[in-house]
Amino acid sequence: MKNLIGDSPAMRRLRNTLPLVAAAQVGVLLRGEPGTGKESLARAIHAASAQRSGPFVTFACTGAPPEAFARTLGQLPSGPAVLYLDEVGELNAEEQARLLFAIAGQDGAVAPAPLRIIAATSQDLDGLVRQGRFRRDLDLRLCVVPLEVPPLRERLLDLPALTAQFIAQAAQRHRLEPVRLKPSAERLLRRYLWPGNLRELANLCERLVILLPGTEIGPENLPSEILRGTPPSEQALGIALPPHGIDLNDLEAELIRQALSLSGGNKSRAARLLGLTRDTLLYRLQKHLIVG
Ligand SMILES: Nc1ncnc2c1ncn2[C@@H]1O[C@H](COP(=O)(O)OP(=O)(O)OP(=O)(O)O)[C@@H](O)[C@H]1O
Repeated sequence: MKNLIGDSPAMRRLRNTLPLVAAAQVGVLLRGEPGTGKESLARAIHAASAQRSGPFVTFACTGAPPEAFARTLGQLPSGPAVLYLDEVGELNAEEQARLLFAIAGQDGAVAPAPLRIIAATSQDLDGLVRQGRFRRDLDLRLCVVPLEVPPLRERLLDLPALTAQFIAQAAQRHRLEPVRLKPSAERLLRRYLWPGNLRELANLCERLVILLPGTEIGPENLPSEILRGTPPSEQALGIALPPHGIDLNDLEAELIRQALSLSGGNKSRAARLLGLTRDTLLYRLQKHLIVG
């Protein structure tokens, strides 16, 4: 698990759990927002599992063309392999039936079974089961061990190490001088909520290395959304509308994200912070496609 950076309590917990999960021949469901590192964790589980001598096959369930899933299942080797299903909640009824059949086909297999399935979702799979959009029997098979992959805003302790790694990787990949961050820039990165999680941070680091190699990065070099991302405690209550106006919809989504962050993801508490009922908050989370 050496490439899973992070010393935050959440990451330490995950790192401790991974070897146990990798050793057990059970379905693992990785739950977390997009870009939080679910696929990287799945690869780490593969590397420590009985299937490590076989391939790690990925399938993106979102918007896959018809028959693509059946083809992927049909092309899996008969020997050990891990099949990583990204956004598993997007599989349609036929694909779900095929997957269940593939899993059930292994039931009599000698341990360890050759095929291991690691599924990932940013959706509430239980909710999809309740709505009848995802089969309960499949959910039970996939999700013997659920692992929560925290959003970056809940593991800001890992930000310096992750930033250093992404800068070094980008510098090496593009054969350019790495950038350095001024403390004032580091402070802004810590105050930002990172809706795109690790992927957004990796992209920013790569962009800075490409555009400003060898430079000391200050606030003036950071994108406007990071400059704007001031913490709630520093926002005046009587905000004056700026002359160029605002996007009320974006502002609402932003405040909801901040309330969720402040409440550690607890929706009832987040609703109270916003003066809303929990139901109204749930409705607005859906409206803004926020995964709370
Ligand atoms: N613990 C980690 N340490 C360092 N880099 C990481 C770590 N986890 C993920 N990354 C990097 O962060 C980026 C996003 O990770 P990944 O693709 O695994 O996220 P994801 O949750 O699977 O995203 P999505 O759901 O959008 O597919 C990648 O560039 C990956 O290399």
